[in-house]
Amino acid sequence: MTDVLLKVQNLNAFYGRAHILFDVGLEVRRGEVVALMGRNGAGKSTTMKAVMGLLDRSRGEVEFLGQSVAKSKPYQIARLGMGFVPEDRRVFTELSVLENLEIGKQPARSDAVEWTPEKLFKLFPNLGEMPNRPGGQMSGGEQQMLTVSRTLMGNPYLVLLDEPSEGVAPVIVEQMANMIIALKREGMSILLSEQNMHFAELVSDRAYVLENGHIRYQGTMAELAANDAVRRAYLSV
Ligand SMILES: Nc1ncnc2c1ncn2[C@@H]1O[C@H](COP(=O)(O)OP(=O)(O)OP(=O)(O)O)[C@@H](O)[C@H]1O
Repeated sequence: MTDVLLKVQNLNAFYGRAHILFDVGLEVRRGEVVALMGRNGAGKSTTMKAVMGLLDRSRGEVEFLGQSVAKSKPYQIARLGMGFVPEDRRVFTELSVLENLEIGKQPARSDAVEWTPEKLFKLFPNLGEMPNRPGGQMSGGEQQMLTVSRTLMGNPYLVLLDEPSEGVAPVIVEQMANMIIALKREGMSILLSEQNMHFAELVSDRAYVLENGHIRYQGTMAELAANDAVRRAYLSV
């Protein structure tokens, strides 16, 4: 399999007549955790949705596993092995944890980590303690973990994770960071949307910084952490 899992070039996206992304380019290689950073409204979620084929209007090149998916439908992209955890993290509230996981299940893929509920419960012991609880009776953080787990049940090569640390309690933020580190150790590749520098620094290898729909900076996470000027200009730190 190709070493570059995701390659995005000259990606432009629109909501109606509003031009939101301008020639965005980025790459995720096998085994990497890459942070897509920027303030509220910078275009992080829009980039993820455009990559996943969820926007009505976008243009540019999106290659996944060496093949163009710029014109593909979201379900086709998902079938190829791209998982997406959107910001609003919806669980099926009437269904139990195990039933929610079943819904995400896809056949095993060669070269991809194969996930089972048992394996996920090792990663998220909280979920393992409540396999029969309905999704609607879980805390926000638990629902967040369930959404990530459901996506992993599709055995993706790459996961797009939109702001996992947003709006959850600090203790859950820590668990999310540990989860990402554990996933990386398993060999997963992740594109993470994030505005929290501390969180991104804990888990990411490289970073891209967006402002007003333009990529303003790219480098290793360590380089970004050491670059006060870029952080002050484009991030909330
Ligand atoms: N459905 C929509 N219709 C019109 N404009 C939108 C829509 N969704 C987002 N936008 C606009 O697109 C721009 C980028 O938004 P986006 O959600 O991608 O930013 P973000 O970096 O993910 O920030 P956040 O952390 O707030 O989600 C913003 O100016 C936003 O107002």
